Amino acid sequence: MATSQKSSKAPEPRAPNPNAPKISKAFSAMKLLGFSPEVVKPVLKNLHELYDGNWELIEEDNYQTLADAILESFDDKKKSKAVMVKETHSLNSEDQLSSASENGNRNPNSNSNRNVEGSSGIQKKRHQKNELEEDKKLFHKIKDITKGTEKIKISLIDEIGIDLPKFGYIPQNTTYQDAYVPFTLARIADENCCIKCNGDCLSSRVPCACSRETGGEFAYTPQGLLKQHFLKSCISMYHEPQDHHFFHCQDCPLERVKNMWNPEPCKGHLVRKFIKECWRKCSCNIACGNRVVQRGISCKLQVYAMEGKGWGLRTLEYLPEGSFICEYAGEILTNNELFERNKQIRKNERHTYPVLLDADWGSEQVLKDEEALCLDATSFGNVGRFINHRCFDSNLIEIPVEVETPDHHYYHIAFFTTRNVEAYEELTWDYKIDFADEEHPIKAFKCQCGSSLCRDVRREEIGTKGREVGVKRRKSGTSNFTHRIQI
Ligand SMILES: C[S@@+](CC[C@H](N)C(=O)[O-])C[C@H]1O[C@@H](n2cnc3c(N)ncnc32)[C@H](O)[C@@H]1O
Repeated sequence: MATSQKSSKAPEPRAPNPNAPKISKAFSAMKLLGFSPEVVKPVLKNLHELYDGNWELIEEDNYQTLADAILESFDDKKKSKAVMVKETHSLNSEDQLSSASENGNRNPNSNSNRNVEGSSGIQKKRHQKNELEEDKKLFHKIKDITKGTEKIKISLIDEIGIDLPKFGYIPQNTTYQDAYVPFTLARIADENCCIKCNGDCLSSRVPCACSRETGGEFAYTPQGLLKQHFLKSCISMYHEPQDHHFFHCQDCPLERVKNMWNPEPCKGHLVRKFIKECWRKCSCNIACGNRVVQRGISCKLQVYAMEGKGWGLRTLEYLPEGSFICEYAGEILTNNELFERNKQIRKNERHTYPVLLDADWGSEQVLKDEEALCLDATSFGNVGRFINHRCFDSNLIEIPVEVETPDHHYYHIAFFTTRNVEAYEELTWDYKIDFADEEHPIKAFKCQCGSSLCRDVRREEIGTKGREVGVKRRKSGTSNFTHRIQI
């Protein structure tokens, strides 16, 4: 009776499996490799679960992951069989293993090939699995914050749970509106570039005109690092600014912005050492050793969430002293545009990103507004916007670099390592903040750089050494970041 009741009931119609086309495609791809659907099915099911239904990972590299997982399942079978063989002390284990692999229903033609590919594939698969498990511990992970705009990918990871940065990634500086940044070849005089060079300027017997800015000697080594003596002299300029020169503008754009009707005298702008790179009017090639910054980022970097400092930047590889890291890229603004922007900034805004391009401000009697420029990476910027501040002993230094324009109203800000840096070290830069400037309308952040030479003497807990150095802070000149500008 029960049987007849059961058979009379019409079976419930099954909802179509939305993954059916994907499953069928995976089966077809595996069939070509000689794997039967019976072998593929359990492995595919496992992978689907492991990857939380992410088909992209399964389909990646023309189903390489799936093929590797199938091979791995044979491997597991082999192992368990080998254990059995060992336990029963029977047969030669080699024979037993080869017969176990045959149970895999594999195409004999593809056998040897797949075995060779399989072991590296299995490792890749294991690595992917480990990565996936690691990823589950993260709050955020972005594979490439540059969205493919840089030569290499730059990942972002968050192990502590903070808000993701909101900005548009731009690999190069971009004019916002009024800034006058003419990239015209006509402005580059023939004698200021190398129209007769060929190949790599660094290998020519007599350094070409492009080395004039750095005293007739190129700033870079053939390995693409900054020469030690050039680097040391740049570091010394920042460490002992009182021993170096300051430009004092007659009509300081900064003071003008602070008080248009009654500007105060210029506080001074440090005279900086420039690097001049070969550019388009030069006849050397793009691989020329005097074209480091313009070739872009080449080291492995990662943005990561940090306690107390928001996001930070670290290197994933060892970097020798004098390595180029990245530029500080952002929107090119005039001083007035920056002033207008700053008026909009909410009082509790935590991170500010404008940097003055003031290296040339004292060289002319009156700099027009459209020539007094800064870079703002708040809304649009590159990875440089994530570099945190460290007082005095930071492992990066910013150096002005002339590429497209001979005048120094506009230039690039490039970061280089001040010493050898180990993999996974945070990359830091000294913003030259005067933490004691109580009158400043925008309060400086509470410095958490951790340096024994920290200048932020306002902190409650501070070592004696920090205090001693704190009093040595710079009295004149402007800092890198404009949140130290009184506006
Ligand atoms: C150029 S951004 C650096 C990236 C920033 N941490 C982020 O999350 O986007 C500068 C801001 O980072 C924070 N910061 C940088 N260095 C710091 C430090 N040593 N201590 C505390 N906060 C720091 C401050 O809020 C500062 O305004």
